[in-house]
Amino acid sequence: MNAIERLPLLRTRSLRYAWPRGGVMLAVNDMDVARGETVFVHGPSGSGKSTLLGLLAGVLAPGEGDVVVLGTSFASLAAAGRDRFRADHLGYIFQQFNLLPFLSPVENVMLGCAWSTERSRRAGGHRAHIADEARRLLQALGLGESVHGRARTGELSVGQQQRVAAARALIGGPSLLLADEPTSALDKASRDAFLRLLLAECAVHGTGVVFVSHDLSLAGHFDRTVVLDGFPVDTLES
Ligand SMILES: Nc1ncnc2c1ncn2[C@@H]1O[C@H](COP(=O)(O)OP(=O)(O)OP(=O)(O)O)[C@@H](O)[C@H]1O
Repeated sequence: MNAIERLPLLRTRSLRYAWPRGGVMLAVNDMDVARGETVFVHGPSGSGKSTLLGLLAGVLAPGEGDVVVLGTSFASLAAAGRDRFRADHLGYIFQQFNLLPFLSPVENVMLGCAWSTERSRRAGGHRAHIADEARRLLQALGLGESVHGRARTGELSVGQQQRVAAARALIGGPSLLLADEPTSALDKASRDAFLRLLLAECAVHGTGVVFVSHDLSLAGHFDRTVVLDGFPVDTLES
């Protein structure tokens, strides 16, 4: 085991965040996630789940506290360093997927390693090998071969696009996957089936997961549940 493999995956300490003009402040309890651990974060709509993921990804900078991923403190990095670190080590599934609708599913998945040579190397190095890995991931996540090269991802169903978004987040084996309610548009049976495939793929690479959702019925799929209670905390009323 090398030095980076021994480090805890994620640590947060005393996180506080206030949206400009928002009038609310997020106060997040200290949170540790071990390598390969899968954590379900539950909270109602508006409780700050997406905001928390933005902080964990280093996209939002906390007003107080810090996020440390694999021993690297986001506060210690300049913006360009945070971008590079995120590209190398984090996968993110957005609530609305954020796919490029005019590209094929395989091309969308390959974009997951476009900004990281380390990620590209782990996905196979050469473009043809990365495309093979993109197809393997799509298949593993339940998207049939017949649509892999289909010209426009925008023509796929919501459930199919969700699989493309998950494959894009997982290509190149990131250490940490952050997922923002990617299953909210699906019926329960499809949701459970998709989660089983997603978590099985994460287990293959030892990818740790923080998955946020308002749907508590998903909690059983994960190692542990964290409840976002007690925030947002109103700060404007004094
Ligand atoms: N860009 C923004 N500017 C100002 N306030 C924001 C912004 N984004 C979110 N907020 C506020 O932060 C709070 C938490 O929002 P957030 O989207 O993190 O919640 P959520 O739990 O992910 O909600 P949902 O389940 O509906 O997606 C809300 O009060 C929201 O209005």
